Amino acid sequence: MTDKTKHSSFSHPDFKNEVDRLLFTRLYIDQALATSKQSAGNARQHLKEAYETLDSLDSSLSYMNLLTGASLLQMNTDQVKRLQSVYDKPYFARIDYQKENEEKESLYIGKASLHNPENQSQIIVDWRSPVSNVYYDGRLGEVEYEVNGETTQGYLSLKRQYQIEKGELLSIQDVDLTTTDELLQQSLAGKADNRLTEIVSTIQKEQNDIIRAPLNRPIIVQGAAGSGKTTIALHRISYFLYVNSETFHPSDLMILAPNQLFIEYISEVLPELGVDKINQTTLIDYMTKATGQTIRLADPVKKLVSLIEEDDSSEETKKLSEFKGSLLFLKIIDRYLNHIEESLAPKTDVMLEKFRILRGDRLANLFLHDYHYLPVYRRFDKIKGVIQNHLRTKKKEVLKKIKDVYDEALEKALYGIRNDAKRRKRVTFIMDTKAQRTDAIQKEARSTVRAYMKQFERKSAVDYYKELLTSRELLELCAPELAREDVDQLVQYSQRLLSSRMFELEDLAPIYYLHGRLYGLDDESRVKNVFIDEAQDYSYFQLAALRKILDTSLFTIVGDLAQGIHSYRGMRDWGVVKKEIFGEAHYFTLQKSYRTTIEIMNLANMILEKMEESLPLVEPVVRHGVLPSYHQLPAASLVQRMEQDIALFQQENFTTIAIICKTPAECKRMFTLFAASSVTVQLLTENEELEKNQITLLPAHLAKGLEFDAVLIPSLIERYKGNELDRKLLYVAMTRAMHRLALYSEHPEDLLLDESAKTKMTWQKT
Ligand SMILES: Nc1ncnc2c1ncn2[C@@H]1O[C@H](COP(=O)(O)OP(=O)(O)OP(=O)(O)O)[C@@H](O)[C@H]1O
Repeated sequence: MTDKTKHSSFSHPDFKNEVDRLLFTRLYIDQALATSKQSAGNARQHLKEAYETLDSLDSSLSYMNLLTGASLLQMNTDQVKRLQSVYDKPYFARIDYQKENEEKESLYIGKASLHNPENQSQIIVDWRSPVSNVYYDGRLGEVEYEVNGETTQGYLSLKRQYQIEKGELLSIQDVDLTTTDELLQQSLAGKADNRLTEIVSTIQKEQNDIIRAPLNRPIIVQGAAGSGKTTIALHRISYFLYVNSETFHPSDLMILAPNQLFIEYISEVLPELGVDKINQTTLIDYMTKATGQTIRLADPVKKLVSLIEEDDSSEETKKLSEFKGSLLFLKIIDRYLNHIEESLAPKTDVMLEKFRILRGDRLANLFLHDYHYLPVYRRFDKIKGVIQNHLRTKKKEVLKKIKDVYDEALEKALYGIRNDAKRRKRVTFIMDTKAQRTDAIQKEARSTVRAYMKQFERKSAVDYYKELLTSRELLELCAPELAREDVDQLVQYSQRLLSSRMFELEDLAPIYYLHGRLYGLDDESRVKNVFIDEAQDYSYFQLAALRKILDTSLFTIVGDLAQGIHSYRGMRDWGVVKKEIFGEAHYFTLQKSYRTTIEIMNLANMILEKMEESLPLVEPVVRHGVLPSYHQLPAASLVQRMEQDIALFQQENFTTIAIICKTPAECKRMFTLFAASSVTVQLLTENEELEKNQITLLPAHLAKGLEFDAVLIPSLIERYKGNELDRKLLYVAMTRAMHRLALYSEHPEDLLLDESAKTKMTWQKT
């Protein structure tokens, strides 16, 4: 906030009233909290004293009434926790809103709601409540919002923002059509912490539309770097749980993030928004756990690096990764599942001695049709139950039949054989045989079901999958689309891979899918609502597998194709995702970047323009900074120059600074060089946390999703070539910077800088 605005806030005609209101609100919270801790009598006394010390209130009587209400407010522990957390900043905005045919109300919007139980009046309105939509969505004048599908109309006469710190009102800003969003500017100009934060007070209209988009349908968001995708996805979670608090528990929700580092990076936002206990994991961890098996995966980073370095195997790797990520492969796996089903379907009759208890074709019919809705192996539990039931009744019938046959024979022998000795012999024989058969049947019946069920082989999804990938015969059967050479190539590739007892990341989703269809998921893995960040790095197969196995349409998918450094897995078009996987999805785009300054974005846009996706240029929100810098200098002097720049950035009080290299190997080289310098850097790997006040050194693929005050991009040995992958890596690296960006190399083309870049940067040749 500029001094000028601050001054104008103090002279704002409502400043004193607003100070009083804040004081009152905090007192109310105090009292409400005290009531929860003390007996009602004590609380009343407390209230009285509190009121006596509060002499600056105008409408004392109504405030007194409200404070009395506070004593009635009994809260549960969660509410207490929430109110304690907003005590220092109970609200951030106010709207004056008049519903049609009702009186005008002043509503104070904050992160938790609070109302007076005596008259139900709202003291603080939750930012997720329906009426708060007016603040985010509406301009002054006629506005409307929806509650439970019904539209409410009204008139918005005031939209006011507050800057409150530690319970003190620092400034007021009335927002109208002409003012820029002062709070937003202020929050963007602030320095980056090394964690993401909540943005409830400055959510923009296009972001609000996404947060509140219909919750019962999937949404797909293509958003520019820094447009707030991650942040919005997290706010949507908070909104979802607020709206569906009765029907959903946080443990029903899952966030899929790219790596552990990223999970750490976003870890504080949800608690800030009052949400705990959400499963935050990576696709690898989730799918491995869901299949319940130990699956060793070859390091996916190595594959990426081999693609970056364009080694000999990269064409084959690309081709097979794309195939394993395709919807064609899903179709093939579906055919394979049909084949497994057919071959597992019961064929033989269930027999008890020589009696047929159940026909095999009847069981097959149940297995293939009636129980088709169940995972394959779960159908066997049903089949077993059916056989057990039949056996119970059929056994009685069989025993009765045996009894009848022998009783009749006995009668014949008793009355038909005259010779005593012969008759005795015959009777004894019949009775012995009857007893033996009855015993044998009883005994056999005890193991009939077990013996019958034993024929159905139980194989894990992993074993089934291996069998498919290494069998020409099965592939020819299930994948008629593949040419013979493709089948051969796949089999040879798989044999090579599997001989090292490893799978690759692209195999995980097919194994998960097979497991889900064969065995089903356990309760813990069966989440109901999924939030996927950096979704451009997913394959179509992975998305479809999640959708089909989880059997839910509650998906929030956010990503940026311009940052799709794993597009070799096949994902290049949200249209396919929408058309083939999430047919009913709402599709949104976000073009504005809230992260970077105009100057940095201008440079990054230059790289974006060169991409094949022909994505629209990113519009930075109006925030100027200094031009990015380029230092052309010999490799030997590079680190020294970077050290000087780091010192300058630190003098400017930038606390989060990153050096982003093209690959992990280049990072290591850089780390060795910095080891000999006075600057301490933290070399980051996937499973580490960002340390505060350290210069972070990390490869571009790992920097995805993160942001820093200042970013330095060197090209020491590894050049960014003009191919698709390198452009994306460089784009990711550039768009991590909030305030400062500096590039270093021996030749400008190593960083894809051409003549036109000279107008967008300060350019220094040493
Ligand atoms: N409405 C807003 N008010 C204040 N800050 C915002 C707003 N929207 C986004 N930001 C800030 O912009 C930055 C970028 O947000 P976020 O990381 O969510 O973007 P993203 O689209 O996920 O970026 P990327 O694609 O690069 O990972 C964050 O610092 C975030 O706090």
